[in-house]
Amino acid sequence: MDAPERLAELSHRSALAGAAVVADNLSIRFGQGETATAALSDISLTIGQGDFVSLIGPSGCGKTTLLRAIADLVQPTSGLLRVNGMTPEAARLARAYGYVFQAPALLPWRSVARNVTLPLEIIGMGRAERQAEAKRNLDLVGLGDFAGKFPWQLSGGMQQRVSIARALSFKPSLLLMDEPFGALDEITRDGLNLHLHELWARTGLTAVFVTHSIPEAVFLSTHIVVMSRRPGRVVEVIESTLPRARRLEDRETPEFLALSKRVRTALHDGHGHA
Ligand SMILES: Nc1ncnc2c1ncn2[C@@H]1O[C@H](COP(=O)(O)OP(=O)(O)OP(=O)(O)O)[C@@H](O)[C@H]1O
Repeated sequence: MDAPERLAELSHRSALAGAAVVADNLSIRFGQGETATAALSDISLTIGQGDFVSLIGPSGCGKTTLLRAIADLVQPTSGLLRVNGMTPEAARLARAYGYVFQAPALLPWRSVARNVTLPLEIIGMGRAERQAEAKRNLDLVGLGDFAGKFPWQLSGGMQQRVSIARALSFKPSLLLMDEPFGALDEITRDGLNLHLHELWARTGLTAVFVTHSIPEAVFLSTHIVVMSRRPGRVVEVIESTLPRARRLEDRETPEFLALSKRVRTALHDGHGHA
């Protein structure tokens, strides 16, 4: 089967399966010749609509690269990638996803509400409509009362919630998050994990979440994708056995600990991978 036929088949298959993301033998290499860096190697992965998928693996294994490829910010070197049955470029143009970066990247001179409305302002949406959108999204992240504050008046965790509200601007079906809580203390992170999980459960969004933390991945996810060291491969996709509704106390249960152990073992297996 040649490439266009393969692409057509894959689009058809992902649309039929209702998949949010399908990667098929996806490889990404940066640079050329002897100095080239192979970031991802032969990634095949299906992310279903409504799944919460965490990508976990050693530093430099290509987690961010995979997220950026889904967002059409990095181009595959070989293999295929579909987002909601479309090319990543078409999905980007259709505003199918929202992207949350490691740092909140808010503009300090704009209020919280005006940071959230910025993407809508850029596309020329009317003032009343974008204010209503911002209110809806700030309510969703539990910051409805902070619309008039400035970013510097909020804690780091609240700032990251604002950046999640901003990522929801175009009502995306897919939320891509690159270690959004990595810089925060553990208690704050616990609260945000709980909040994010509730948001996901309430909205039916598909989430792809990069993390280094095993408990965070296990707490949040329906599926945990464990990657090997660079060039990143998928070592194992672990499907969660936890109930959909989650409480922080669940982290002490034997089931949670057993899942954490499975992730840890897969990470160790992946470390031996070349
Ligand atoms: N634009 C680029 N040009 C060249 N090399 C790159 C580029 N982006 C990423 N890389 C390299 O690709 C590899 C994977 O990087 P990536 O940031 O995706 O890993 P990661 O798993 O997200 O790492 P971390 O957990 O440390 O954030 C690294 O070796 C990195 O240096």
